[in-house]
Amino acid sequence: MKLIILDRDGVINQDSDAYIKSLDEWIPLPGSIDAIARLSKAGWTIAVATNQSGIGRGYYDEATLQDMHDRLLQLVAEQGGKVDLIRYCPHAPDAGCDCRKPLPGLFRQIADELDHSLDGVPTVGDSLRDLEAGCAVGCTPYLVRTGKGASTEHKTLPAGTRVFDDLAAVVDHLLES
Ligand SMILES: O=P(O)(O)OC[C@@H](O)[C@H]1O[C@@H](OP(=O)(O)O)[C@@H](O)[C@@H](O)[C@@H]1O
Ligand SMILES: [Mg+2]
Ligand SMILES: [Zn+2]
Repeated sequence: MKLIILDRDGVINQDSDAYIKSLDEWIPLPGSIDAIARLSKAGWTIAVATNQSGIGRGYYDEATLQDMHDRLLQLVAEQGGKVDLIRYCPHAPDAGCDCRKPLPGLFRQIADELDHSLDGVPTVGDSLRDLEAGCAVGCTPYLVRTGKGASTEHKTLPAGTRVFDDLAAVVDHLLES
């Protein structure tokens, strides 16, 4: 199984320091839906691992989050692809959970659900914590310059991190190799 684990905000859709609090605020980044569909149609399994502390902070509820994810699934399906699994951390930072990135809990949930090792599985993020979470369980890190990625790029990144302009460029790379 070819598996990829994607961060959501800043990789698939626009991010905001004010959180993505409604379906109207959930706006796909240019080329991201097509990129996911291309990878899916090439036989890849698509998983998403996303922190959604806005729920724990009371900014929006799980039904609203589900509306965003239903929209993501619909848009990818319209391009002939499929998002196979979305796992999110709804907790506020002080909740002490094991699933808020940079902890790898979401990645472990995905590995367990798919019964698949994460060794060398590409993970794509815009924040350092996305990459750290994936690297903690053997993923290969890819940073994109969208969302918070342009500033993340100047931080000390996990060894071996590959940097691309956006998700479409990562997918181009994965499909040509
Ligand atoms: O990038 P992913 O993991 O898909 O989602 C990130 C969001 O949950 C939000 O995460 C928040 O971080 P805190 O949770 O407040 O530390 C902030 O960075 C927001 O700008 C951002 O929209
Ligand atoms: Mg992000
Ligand atoms: Zn959590």
